Amino acid sequence: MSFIDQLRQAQQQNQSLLCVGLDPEPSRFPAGVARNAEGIHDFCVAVAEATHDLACAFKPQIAYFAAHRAEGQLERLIARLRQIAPQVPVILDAKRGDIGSTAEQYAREAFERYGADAVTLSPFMGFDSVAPYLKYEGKGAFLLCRTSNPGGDDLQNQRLADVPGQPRLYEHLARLAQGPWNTNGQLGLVVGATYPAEIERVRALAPTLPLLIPGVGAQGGDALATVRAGWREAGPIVVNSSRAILYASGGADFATAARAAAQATRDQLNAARP
Ligand SMILES: O=C(O)c1cc(=O)[nH]c(=O)n1[C@@H]1O[C@H](COP(=O)(O)O)[C@@H](O)[C@H]1O
Repeated sequence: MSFIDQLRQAQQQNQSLLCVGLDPEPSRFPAGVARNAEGIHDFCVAVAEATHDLACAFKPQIAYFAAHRAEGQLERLIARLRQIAPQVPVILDAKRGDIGSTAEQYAREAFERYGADAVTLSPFMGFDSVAPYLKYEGKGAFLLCRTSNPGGDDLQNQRLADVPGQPRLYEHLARLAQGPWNTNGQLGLVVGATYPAEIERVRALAPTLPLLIPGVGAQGGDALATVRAGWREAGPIVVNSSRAILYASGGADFATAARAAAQATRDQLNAARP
């Protein structure tokens, strides 16, 4: 099954556009959860168990694991997610980008070692840095397009003088991803919830691509404006929230609080659908 079909199925099953981001930060764990690699695993499992029927995807951010020597725990976590929520795809947030031969190793890491269903990529080294991921049939690749951070303006919002129409870099990228780069229908784009006008522009240029949209919750993005700008019948959106769910409570009730926060966000996103 293609990644986009898997995503649609999970969205249908759980009636959800919400991606639960797994960004485990040991210093924020409640008392009773070990502040080490095993605690990282256990914390994420508890959150996943509490939210599995509310999410259309899980997105572990690899740095939060690697920084604490918890790559083995990330492997085990993803295997465990398959048991907890077999229909819910896993997007490995790795933001990789490198020359082809190195990208082959990163692709192997994401899809063979971790068994992710999709990965986030930085496309700024060009198509040959993306192509190795597309050899994995059925897997998805989300290219950073208009990111949620203010510094995204520094490059992504600049105009390309040599391209007809002088599009902004993110607009040019959206066109490439919808068109010539999307050789097997595996590409999606990352657009920040903090910039709804740009989401709308990306959606106009890439009408059928899945959009991964982080930035609601801790970064203050507007859920209603996000869904209105990005959601189309032909083009799914996956709206990520990490910290607002993971740390909804700093106490022993963190999993229950995570569920309540996920439910509220899911309902808000659904209410905004036309
Ligand atoms: O690729 C991403 O997921 C991503 C892209 C982007 O433009 N902005 C962004 O915040 N992210 C990631 O999305 C998550 C957002 O986390 P919260 O702000 O806690 O919801 C983090 O894991 C970020 O690394």
